[in-house]
Amino acid sequence: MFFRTTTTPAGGETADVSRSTRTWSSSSTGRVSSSSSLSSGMISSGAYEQQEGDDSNEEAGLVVGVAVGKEVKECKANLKWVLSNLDAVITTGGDKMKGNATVVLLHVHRPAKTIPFMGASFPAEKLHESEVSAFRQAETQAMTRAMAKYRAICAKVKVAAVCKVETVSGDGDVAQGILRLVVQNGIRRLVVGAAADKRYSSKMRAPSSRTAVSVQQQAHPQCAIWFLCKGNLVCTRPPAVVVDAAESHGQQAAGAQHPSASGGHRLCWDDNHHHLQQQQQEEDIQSIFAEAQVLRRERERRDEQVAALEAQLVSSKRVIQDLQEKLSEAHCLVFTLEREQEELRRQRDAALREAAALRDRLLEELVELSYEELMEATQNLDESLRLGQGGYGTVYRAVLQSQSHGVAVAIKVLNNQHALQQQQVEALRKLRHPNVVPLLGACSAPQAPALVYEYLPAGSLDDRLIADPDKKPLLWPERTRIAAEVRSALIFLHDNGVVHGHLKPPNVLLTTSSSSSKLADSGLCRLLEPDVLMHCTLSANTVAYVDPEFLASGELRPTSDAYAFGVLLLRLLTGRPPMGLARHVRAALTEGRVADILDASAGDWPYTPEQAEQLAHLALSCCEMASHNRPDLAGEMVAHTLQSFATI
Ligand SMILES: Nc1ncnc2c1ncn2[C@@H]1O[C@H](COP(=O)(O)OP(=O)(O)OP(=O)(O)O)[C@@H](O)[C@H]1O
Repeated sequence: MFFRTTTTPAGGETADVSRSTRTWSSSSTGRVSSSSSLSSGMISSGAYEQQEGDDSNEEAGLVVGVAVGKEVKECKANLKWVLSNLDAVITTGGDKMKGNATVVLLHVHRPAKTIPFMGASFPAEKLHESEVSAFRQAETQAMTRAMAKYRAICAKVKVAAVCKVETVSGDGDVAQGILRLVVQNGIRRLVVGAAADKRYSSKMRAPSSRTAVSVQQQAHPQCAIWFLCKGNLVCTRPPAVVVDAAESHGQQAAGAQHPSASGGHRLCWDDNHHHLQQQQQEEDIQSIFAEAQVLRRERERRDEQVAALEAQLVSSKRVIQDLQEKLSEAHCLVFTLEREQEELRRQRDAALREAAALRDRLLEELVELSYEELMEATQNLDESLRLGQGGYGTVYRAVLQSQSHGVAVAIKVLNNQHALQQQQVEALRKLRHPNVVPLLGACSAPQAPALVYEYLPAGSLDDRLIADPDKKPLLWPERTRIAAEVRSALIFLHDNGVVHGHLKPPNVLLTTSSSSSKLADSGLCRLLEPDVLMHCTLSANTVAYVDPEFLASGELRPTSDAYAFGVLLLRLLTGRPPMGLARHVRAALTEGRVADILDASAGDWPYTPEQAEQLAHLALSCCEMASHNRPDLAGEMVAHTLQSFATI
């Protein structure tokens, strides 16, 4: 049994399924076809008549019409569904598979009403014929490509496919176009999209697009229709039962249907339809099961994660608790230590205050030591207590007892055995300056004349200028500060009518932590006979610091201290031995390479290069042979130069 079209639309060419399964021709030549004589509404059954005895289609195999749009992406899934279920679709309605089935791709071509031109869209009638024709050609080519893709999909599974294209006007109804193609090609099995893919839901049970609904309502009753969406069967419309007129009349008369024409036919359709629905349901159930399994696994994974996080939380809480306990213990400890520290600080301050008071009392009280007291303090001039030996005598470290406390002192036992003049000692005791080692007292016993000084525990400037890996080198800020302190001490002595006369690095003593320096042996020259003085001054360590004018005249003047100060500055600047040092520095100044002679052990020079030159100039002017060329230590120039280093 086969139905075919009995009318061929005028002017519209269609490929003949029975003649060719490879080629197709289209009525779309860029013109809108005016071939359709069908109006909307039910299609005339005259166009869908049975051709008795015509078995040409049976030889060619059975045909399934599939309505496809121009977007291959959209319709691909539906076409694949047809290809997968081809046997079931063909045998629906009781037909047997005879030869290969053919898919007829039904496409309604609706040329665009507006045409893009120069970046804008124009109604076709407004444009020149050549532009419209070019655009229509491109449209046709796009459609040809789409059809080729559909046929390729069919070819992949070895199913023959032909294309039938119906062209409608820009306003034309696509459903009507499909219906015309169905009639023209005698399609009894039609597959149509129920709605756009994006509208698909598993609960969809009826077509929803305007085209699909029109096709459902208006297609010939004998045409079976499958409505698909996104490759899923949504619903079917079974074909109406075919009853010939005579039988129909008879049946009507008998009030019953012809068993072979209707009952068997309907049963077969129902079976197949039922089978397809069952298959779809099974697939749906399987996918629901699969989804449920995925969800179950996901939930298990989440449960595991939650359990792990809970365990982590418990252990974190425990750690926090431990830390809090430790923190509160630490707080207690800090509190206790702070209290202890406060107590110790209080005790230390009290001790310091007491020690300062004691020392002050001692400074006031201690004037004269007896020979016995001297011997007791120095443990009979014990060698182990000896701090050093100079030109004037030997220095011992000693502790003098005052009431319950002992005070550390340095006692210089003089070489010359002459009793010291009490009056002179008293005058020197009054010389109190932060940068002068104070004279605390004396022993005027002729067999051991001695001077008692404050004890400074940090050694002398000389110790720190001699490179010694065990001792920290003096850095530039300390050196410039010491220079300023020595100048200050000398000005003080000069203002009090005292010339030091013996300035050199070993006589610059440092306090603990080198925070300040004090000048030792201050005023000692006054206590000595001139010949002793001259003799002591000329010892090898000292001669480089001695004023040449003093050597000539034997007269000590403040300018002699300025000379020694100049040599001391050169030593601080270069770290080199004093002999011939002035010549060396002068040469460097003349050649503009003062930076090269700076003592590298004092670190990087932190001041300007000009300041290095200024200091070198000052030192050299102090070392002038003629005393009247030396600067006044209390003068503006010296003050200005040394103060410029105090800013860092
Ligand atoms: N008040 C003091 N406190 C601590 N140490 C001192 C004190 N006075 C001197 N000394 C130490 O005793 C050493 C000897 O000092 P002394 O003044 O006798 O010798 P000098 O300074 O080296 O040479 P000169 O006798 O030529 O001045 C010093 O180098 C110093 O280390």
